[in-house]
Amino acid sequence: MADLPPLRDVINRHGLFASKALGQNFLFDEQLLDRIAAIPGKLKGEQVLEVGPGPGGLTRALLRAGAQVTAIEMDRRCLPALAELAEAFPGQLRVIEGDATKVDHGLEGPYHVVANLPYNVGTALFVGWLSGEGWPPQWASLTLMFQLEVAQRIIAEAGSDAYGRLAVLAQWRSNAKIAMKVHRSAFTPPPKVMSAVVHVTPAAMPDGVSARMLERVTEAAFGQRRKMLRQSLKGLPGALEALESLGIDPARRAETLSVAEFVSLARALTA
Ligand SMILES: C[S@@+](CC[C@H](N)C(=O)[O-])C[C@H]1O[C@@H](n2cnc3c(N)ncnc32)[C@H](O)[C@@H]1O
Repeated sequence: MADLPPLRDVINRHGLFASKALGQNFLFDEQLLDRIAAIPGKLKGEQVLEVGPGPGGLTRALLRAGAQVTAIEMDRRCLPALAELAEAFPGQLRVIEGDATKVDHGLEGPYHVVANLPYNVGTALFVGWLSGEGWPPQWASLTLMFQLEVAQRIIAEAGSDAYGRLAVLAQWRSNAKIAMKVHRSAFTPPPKVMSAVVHVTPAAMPDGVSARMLERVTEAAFGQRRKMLRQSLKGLPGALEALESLGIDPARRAETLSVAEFVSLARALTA
């Protein structure tokens, strides 16, 4: 196994002071990084897409686990440090410079996605990975660091304050769980809030439901989450009739509907 310098030395040698604009909070604890890299399961010979490798802490953990890593990083300053890693693990690391929300990684499935990203980029990519009619997806699993509050919204159950569009999106055809909570002090610099790693695997897509229709229903329902469904779904043709035929009380509010009830509603409205 390659003998690597401590991450703090890499940062200092390459002048990688954390940029706030790029949402950089680095992880240096190699044991913690190995634990995160173990969440997707055995990675020996598996393809991994890492988004936002930065100085490469999580990247080296993935490489140690034997993964074939494609890493997308938009901060050019990190590229020399990543090139050193590519040299230390010959043939295992491909680095793409660019914005992960725009760049084409060219991977063909199955691949695992692993990322410790700024909150806004992470959520946008997460929604993209879970959306669309094509299912099962090319990815075999998602292992993503989020603010704890966002992680709780992803795994939330009906009836809780955290329950909303993100929970339905994450749960209607995938299994999502919090794999690990990470204390803010684990990061350099420490962010203001706690974090958690969310692990998602695809599940079977329910029959007869269009993803787009499910999105329209949840958008309308949670767009006015304090209102009764008869009000919030009024603008969706056929929705009130569908509620009645499914025996869902139109006086209920969006946050009380289970994921399965949202799926039934979307199915009834899918032509
Ligand atoms: C929170 S840091 C994590 C760095 C490293 N993975 C770690 O765990 O220490 C986020 C990284 O994502 C990169 N990044 C931010 N936005 C990005 C984007 N749109 N596309 C690719 N990388 C991005 C940042 O430059 C930074 O290196």
